[in-house]
Order: sequence, then structure tokens, then C-alpha cells
Amino acid sequence: MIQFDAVHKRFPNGTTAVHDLSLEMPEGGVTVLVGSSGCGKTTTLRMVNRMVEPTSGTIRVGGRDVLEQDAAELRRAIGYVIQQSGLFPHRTVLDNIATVPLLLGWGRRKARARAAELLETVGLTAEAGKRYPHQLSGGQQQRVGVARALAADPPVLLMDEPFGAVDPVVRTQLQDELLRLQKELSKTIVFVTHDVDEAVRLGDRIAIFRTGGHLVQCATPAELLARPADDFVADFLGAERGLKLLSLTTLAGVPQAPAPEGGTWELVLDDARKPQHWRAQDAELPVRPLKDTDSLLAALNESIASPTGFVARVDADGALTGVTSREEIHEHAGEAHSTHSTAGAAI
Ligand SMILES: Nc1ncnc2c1ncn2[C@@H]1O[C@H](COP(=O)(O)OP(=O)(O)OP(=O)(O)O)[C@@H](O)[C@H]1O
Repeated sequence: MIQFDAVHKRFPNGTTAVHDLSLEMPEGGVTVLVGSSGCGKTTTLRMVNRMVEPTSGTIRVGGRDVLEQDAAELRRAIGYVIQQSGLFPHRTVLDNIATVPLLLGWGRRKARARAAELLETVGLTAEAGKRYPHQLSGGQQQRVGVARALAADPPVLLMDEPFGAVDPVVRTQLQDELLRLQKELSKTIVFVTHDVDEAVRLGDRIAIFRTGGHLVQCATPAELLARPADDFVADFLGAERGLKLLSLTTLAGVPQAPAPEGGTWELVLDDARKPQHWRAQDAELPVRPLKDTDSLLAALNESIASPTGFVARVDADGALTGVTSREEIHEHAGEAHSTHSTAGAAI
């Protein structure tokens, strides 16, 4: 969908922001651009909709060279979300969302109806639509930014650190929302972030840049974590690279057994067989039951916190299906790691 072919960007002051970039961003997927500050992520993103023009090389969107298209038209066909949401302060939320449809000549009624529909899609109430941007929280403003970018249903979305300015809890919620929306909409998304965890969570592919606008590696999150191309990538991914890899593997294939009885600690269930807590003679400790869709990393974490080393496993309704031991989780964690590390090694 988006193709960079030998793209260079040198600013008039002599700074090379992007160096000989060849990269394909697949249709319907999320490509995350990461790297340290000043490595050319934003410049790369902004060349897609011609907010920055390349010095040389070709960028194609949907097979068409962006330089051969009218810049304003191109921009209207590409959604753009930035960190500070970029909303117009003197327009209501609903009118902000309706901006591009109005520019496209949809007519006020149709544009507003579309905006109202999108408010709901991004989890905001109709009442929020009547407010002005400053009357919303930072997280809500970011949701409006996403709704505005989606308004004309563009096939491509460019997102430049869209969740960089909100606290970690809201950030996780916004990431979840984006993943949910993406399942429905399958947009081609280019997403810039500094945060490796965010990249691993959201990316179908991750492109890592280093200073001077050099692309070092572009791969799926699992490939990248298991087989970083060089020390720069390994350092960038951090010392917990192995643990991050476990966040990509689910508990589904890990066996479970009936909860043990008669030991020091007992798993207490309610009438619906939902785990409540671990109980000993004169102590109670919390339990965090896990579903098959939870990650091996969450399981490892819970097995360390559990007084018995057992993780309680539940079905979709939260009822106990069995337990898994710390040893079993360790063994599967090791296997998951070696599978990812050796997969493709023979290619
Ligand atoms: N308009 C400009 N004129 C001159 N130099 C620029 C311009 N825009 C960006 N640069 C330089 O180009 C390089 C890449 O900038 P860019 O904003 O693309 O990096 P980035 O990876 O997005 O950084 P950050 O993560 O800090 O946002 C930097 O050295 C920056 O100072």
C-alpha cells in the first residue's frame, strides 16, 4: 500500500533526516516506526502525505507516486493524528470531526451525522460532541483526533505519537481501542512512537531507525525481539527483550490440572466457581485468574505472586477451569523463546 523506494530527505540547512530508505508498509497492517529522538521518524511519516517533500527517491501510496498527485487532495485521503490532537479550539468536537467531510463537500447534515456516528465508535458520548476541545480530558481529545482522522473513511492513517501525552492507564485504554477499531476497519496505519512496548503491542511490523535517518531493521515484533539485527537494535529493545517476547505468546497451549487440595493454601471459589483469593489458616492473598488469551508474561508474573506458584485458569465467564504450575509456565516460556529464536534461522 505504501512503498518507499531509495528515499532521501535533506533539509536546506544540510541535515539529512532520512537516508536511502526503502520500505514497504503492507495494506491493512500497522507499521510502527521507532528509534531515538531525531532519527527521522516524523519526517518519514510526513513524506507520505507530502507535508514534507523528499529530496530524491519515490513514495507510492496505493501504487501512485505521491508527487504526481495534488497535495491537498492527497492529504484529504489520508487521516493524520498527532500528539496534541491538533483540534480547532473554537469549533465544537462534532464540528472538528466533520472537518474533512465538509471540505469534501458532503453538506453539513451528512457530515454531522457521520461525526456523531464516529463519536460513538471512539467511545465518546453524544454530549461530548457539543463541547469545545478544552472541555475534554487529554485522553478524550486524542479520541476526537482519531475520530476526525477517520471521518472520510481514508484507507491510510498516519499517527505521530498519538498517545504520547496521556498517562499510562489512559494510554493502554487508547491502544486497546485502536486495536479493536483496527480489527473492524483494517486501515493501513503508519504509527510513530518512542515506546518499544507500544510498538510491540500495536505493530504488525516494526521499523527501527537510528540517527541519521538509517533504517536498521524492519520485521514482525516476534522476529525483532528474537533476532535483533545488531547490537543497536538489541540495546534499543532493552534488557527485558526475552520477557517482551513472552507478551506475544498466549497461555492457550499450556496444560492445566485440577486445583490442589489439602495444602497450606487453598483456592477459594464463589458459587459460580470464580476464584476469589488464596486462603491459609490465618492469611488471605489475592488471586488474578488468567484466560487462555492472556500472555505467558502475565502467567509468569502471576506465578511469582501466587503463594503456591499455581496460576488459576478461567473460562470466558471467569469460572475456574484448572491451575498451571510455575514450573510448567517456566518450561513453556523457555520453549516459546527458543521457537521464536530458531524459526527462520534456517532460511
Ligand atoms: N524543517 C526542518 N529543517 C531542518 N531540520 C529538520 C527539520 N525537520 C526536522 N529536522 C531534523 O531532521 C532530523 C529528523 O527529524 P524528525 O523530526 O524526523 O525525527 P524524529 O525521529 O521524528 O524525532 P522525535 O522522536 O524527536 O520526534 C532531526 O535532526 C531534525 O532536527
